[in-house]
Amino acid sequence: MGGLRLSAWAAAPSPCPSSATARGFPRSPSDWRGLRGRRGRSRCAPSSPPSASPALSLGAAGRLRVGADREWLWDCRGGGLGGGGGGKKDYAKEMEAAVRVVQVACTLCQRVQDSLLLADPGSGSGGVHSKLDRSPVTVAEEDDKTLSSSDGTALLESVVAAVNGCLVEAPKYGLRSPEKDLGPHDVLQAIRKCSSTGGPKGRFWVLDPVDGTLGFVRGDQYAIALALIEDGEVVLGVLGCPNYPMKKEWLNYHQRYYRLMSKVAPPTSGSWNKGCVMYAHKGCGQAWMQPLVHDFGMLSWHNSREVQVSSVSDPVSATFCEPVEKANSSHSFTAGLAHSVGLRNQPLRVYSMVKYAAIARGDAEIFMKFARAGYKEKIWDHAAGVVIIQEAGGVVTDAGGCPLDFSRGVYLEGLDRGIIACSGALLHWRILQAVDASWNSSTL
Ligand SMILES: Nc1ncnc2c1ncn2[C@@H]1O[C@H](COP(=O)(O)O)[C@@H](OP(=O)(O)O)[C@H]1O
Ligand SMILES: [Mg+2]
Repeated sequence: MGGLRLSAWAAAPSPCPSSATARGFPRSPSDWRGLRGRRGRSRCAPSSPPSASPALSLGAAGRLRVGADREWLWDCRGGGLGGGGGGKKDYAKEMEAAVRVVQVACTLCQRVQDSLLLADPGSGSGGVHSKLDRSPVTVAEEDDKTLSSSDGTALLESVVAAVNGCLVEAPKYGLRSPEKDLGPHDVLQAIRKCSSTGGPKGRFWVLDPVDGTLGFVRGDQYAIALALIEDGEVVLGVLGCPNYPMKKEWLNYHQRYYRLMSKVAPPTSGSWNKGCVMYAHKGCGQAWMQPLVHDFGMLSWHNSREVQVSSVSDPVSATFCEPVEKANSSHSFTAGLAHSVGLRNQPLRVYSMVKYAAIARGDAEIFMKFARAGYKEKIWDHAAGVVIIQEAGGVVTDAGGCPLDFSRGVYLEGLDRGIIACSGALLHWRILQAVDASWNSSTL
């Protein structure tokens, strides 16, 4: 589930070349047009394979900058949207705020998830409701219509209590707590401000408060995804992944431990390092990750470390991720693609945009999503993940090789068949070729 938040001020012109350009990818969708694909589609991908080296490293490398009086995220000098020289905007302030609020949101969601897991799953209690499309929606992502209805009073109370419970701890995230608790009216007002419908002009935040709602209610992976869009371009993205540990090796251990412990004792949110927050801004050529702030901790930028995509370009050693739910992406089509490209590893099926996080930090090499015909992908399900993968050195396009278009409202309009994210250009090219070769005989 997602939403849009329109910020208060108008757009500044986007000054920098896209990170894709800097890595030898097309400057804009129009640079690639003219190449015709099968079935008369406009194709963006080149017809010959790119070199085997992964699409890593920009000249515009940022670096961590930590001041004595105040900690900063980084300084993206020397290129891109660059701060420092040229009087260009560097988005450090926006990024700092975005990471802090995503950290708060992660804490809130962890608490709600813990309470869901404690509730009897068969009883329908614990705050799980049903969206019209029959997917679950939880107290962590209620909309204002539901909350302001007469039936929604109890729900609103629990939302307000959850929000205040987190805001009181705002200082540990480097934020100010409100002087007094928010009331139901304040919370509804805040939710109602999320009314943007996106588009090609202006500046707005895109938020998916709980991406992968099914994973969330099942005690599995989910993400909190926040991105800033300016004049149709994603300029920064933050992905909170409360159940995705800093190290891949901790993942299985964590899941087993968590499931076991939640049966015998109430879970203690954040009592150990089980999640991470990733962030990047366009043109910086770097993406970062920091651990979730746990119960007795404080947010510190010293805990951030840079992440990069995998350098694996041989399909034999590569792993692809896809949605857990067959209804969201055709597993049989991706299995066919995997076979024809020579991928041998089992797919990594993960809920939510955690898949983007996995690619960005090198835990897997490929993400593919092929939704059923007629399904329209929403910008909040991809914006944050796309910029993070790109800045970590990867490539994200539709199945025709064109960049995803965030400028046309709440949907990724014009998307060609599916979404392909890869750690490097060669794997990406191979997948695109395989899609072309098998699309006409597929049932999609
Ligand atoms: N029929 C469908 N086909 C493709 N995607 C769908 C879908 N129904 C829902 N989704 C999207 O897939 C997201 C979950 O991704 P994944 O399947 O990778 O876990 C959902 O996000 P929400 O859970 O935020 O609603 C929703 O936006
Ligand atoms: Mg979503």
